[in-house]
Amino acid sequence: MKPIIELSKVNFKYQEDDERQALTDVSLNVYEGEWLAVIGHNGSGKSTLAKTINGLIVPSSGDVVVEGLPMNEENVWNIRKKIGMVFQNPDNQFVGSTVEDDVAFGLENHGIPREDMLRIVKESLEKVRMTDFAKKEPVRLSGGQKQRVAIAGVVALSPDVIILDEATSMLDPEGRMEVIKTIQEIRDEKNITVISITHDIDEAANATRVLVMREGRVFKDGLPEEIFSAGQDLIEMGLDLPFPEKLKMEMRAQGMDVPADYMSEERMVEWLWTSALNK
Ligand SMILES: Nc1ncnc2c1ncn2[C@@H]1O[C@H](COP(=O)(O)OP(=O)(O)OP(=O)(O)O)[C@@H](O)[C@H]1O
Repeated sequence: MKPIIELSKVNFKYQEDDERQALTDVSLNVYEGEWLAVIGHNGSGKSTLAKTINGLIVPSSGDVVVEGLPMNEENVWNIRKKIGMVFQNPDNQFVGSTVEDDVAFGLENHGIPREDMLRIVKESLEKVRMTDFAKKEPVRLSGGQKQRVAIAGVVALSPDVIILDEATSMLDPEGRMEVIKTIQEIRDEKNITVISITHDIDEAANATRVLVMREGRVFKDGLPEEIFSAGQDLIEMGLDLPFPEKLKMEMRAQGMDVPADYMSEERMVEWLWTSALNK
């Protein structure tokens, strides 16, 4: 399979005299349709990685290739059209006075004819289930609804990759669920590649692949079950574990016999249920 994003030996420093590089020797291939969760401490380089992928920063050395296009001055605008970004603060992302104006904004900038624009806005709002809010002012929405509108604005431009830069971190659990479900549905329907920078470990546990960054380097890269079953490593790094793994540790500490292998929430429920029935 051909990667959609290829980073090889990327190095980056914000300022020449910075003691430490923000990224050191980062090599990474991201494949079409993947949901890559990027986790790691504050300052570990997650956002810098995202900015490298969409050409907002230029590495001091190393190569970035997106859909076969080397990142350079000539290709950067074409590459940005393929990548949609959703940021942390929902309130900083609105430009329109109504939800539909807001979703239309990017399309207007791309010079899309009005008739097509109206159709695309309608379809995009349907995808994030915000059709009923089309005429509302964005300020009147909940955090989760605002992020869904931001996602509609991105989806309207038909990106191949969506990068969520801590897009759920300012939301309550309900808003977080709404946004994750919306992204999941869009990814299933359109096979969009998702890169999600997150501090929410339970969200990362639902990804297809997890990248752990540490001090600007890729510290671990693997399936959620591989990353989180090495729980002690992450705890020593000061990172959290997904809820089922935390529960297992607690049960083990109380002397209970629990399976060693990684459990998703569904598997944990199934296991608890069958254990209870067998008592
Ligand atoms: N605009 C900037 N100017 C100078 N240094 C920066 C800038 N942005 C980030 N850095 C530094 O680069 C390093 C990586 O930061 P980055 O924001 O990529 O980390 P992060 O993992 O996304 O952190 P967080 O979880 O806090 O968002 C840190 O040492 C940070 O202090």
